[in-house]
Amino acid sequence: MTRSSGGASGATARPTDEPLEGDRIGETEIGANPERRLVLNPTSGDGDHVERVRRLAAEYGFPVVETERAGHATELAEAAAADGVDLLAACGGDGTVNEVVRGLVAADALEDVTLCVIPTGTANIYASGLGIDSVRDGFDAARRGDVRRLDLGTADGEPFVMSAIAGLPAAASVAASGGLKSRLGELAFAVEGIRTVREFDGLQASVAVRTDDGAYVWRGEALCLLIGNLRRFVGGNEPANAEDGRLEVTIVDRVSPTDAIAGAIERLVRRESSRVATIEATAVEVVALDDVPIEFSLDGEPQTHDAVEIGVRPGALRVCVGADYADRA
Ligand SMILES: Nc1ncnc2c1ncn2[C@@H]1O[C@H](COP(=O)(O)OP(=O)(O)OP(=O)(O)O)[C@@H](O)[C@H]1O
Repeated sequence: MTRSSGGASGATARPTDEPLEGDRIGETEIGANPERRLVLNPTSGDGDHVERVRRLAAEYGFPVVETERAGHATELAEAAAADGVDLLAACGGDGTVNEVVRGLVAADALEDVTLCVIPTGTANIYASGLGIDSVRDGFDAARRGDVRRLDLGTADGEPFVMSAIAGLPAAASVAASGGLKSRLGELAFAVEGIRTVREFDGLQASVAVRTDDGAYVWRGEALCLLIGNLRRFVGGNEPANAEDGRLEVTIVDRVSPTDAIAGAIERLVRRESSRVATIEATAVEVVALDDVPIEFSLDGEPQTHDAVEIGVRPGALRVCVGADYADRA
C-alpha cells in the first residue's frame, strides 16, 4: 500500500485565517498569559545565533535557559515541565527538538506543555515541516498560537518527531558535513555514503509492518529503512502528514555496491521503483537477522538496537505551527 499523496488524509486543511476553535493560546487550553521558556542550544548550526535569539526571546517574553552539553536540553525540558511552563521553545536544530521532546515525555507533560520551534540548526527539517523557516517565524508562530496536535513516533518508547532511519543513511550520517547537510538534508547522508558504501554490508533485517489492512513482513538485506513521521522520503520533498496516526515506512533493497548509492539517491528524491517499498504503517518491528546490531538515527541522533518496536502516538504532541503549515500538510 503506497501512501496516496502529499494530502492530509484525516487532517482537514483549512484557510489560515480561520481560527482553530478551542486550540488557540490565550483563549483556552494554555491560558491568556502562558508561562514561557526557551531552551537554547548555543552550538547548533553555525553557532552565531545566540545574541539574536536572546534579543528576540526578550521581545517575545521568553526567559532563556542555555544548554551546556549534549543531552542537557532533555533535562532542561523536564525542569520546565516541573516548573509549570506552558509554552516551551526548542531553539536549535532537529536534535535539540528531539531532546526537548524527550524531556516532555520523561516528565509525562505532553498534554500540559505546548512546543514551539525556533530553528537555529543546520538542517532544521522538522521546523520546515511545520512551516517555520526562520528564527522570527518561530517566535511569530508562538505568538499566533496556532496549535496542532501532531503525531509522535516512538522507538522502544523513545520519541522521535521527524524520522527514524537505519542502514546506509544512518551509518553515513556521522560523516555528513554541516554545509552539505544544510543544502541537501537527508540526501547528504546518502551522498556522504558514497565514501562508505564499500564498507557497508547492508542491513540484514526482518521488518514487520502493521497497517490498517493487516501485516506485511519483509526479510532480507536492505540498503536502508526510512521511517517518516513528518518527513517524507519518497515521492518528493514535501513534508508528510503528521496528523494521520501513521508512519511512512520505506524499505530500499540492497543493490549491487556500485550502483547502490546512485539508485538510492534517485529513489529517495524522486519516485519509487521495484526495489523500493513504501507502506503506511501504524507499527513496525525491526529485528536484526545477523549478530550485528542495527544503527538507527532518531531525528539525527544515533541509537543502536538488536530489535526495536517502532510506533506512533497519534496527536500526542501539541506544537505551534507556522502560517503556511496547513498548505503543506
Ligand atoms: N551546549 C552544548 N554543547 C555541546 N553540544 C550540545 C550542546 N547543547 C546541545 N548539544 C548537542 O548538539 C547536537 C546538535 O544539535 P542540533 O541537532 O540541534 O543542531 P544541528 O545538528 O546543527 O541541526 P540539525 O539537526 O537540524 O541539522 C545535539 O546532539 C545536542 O545534543
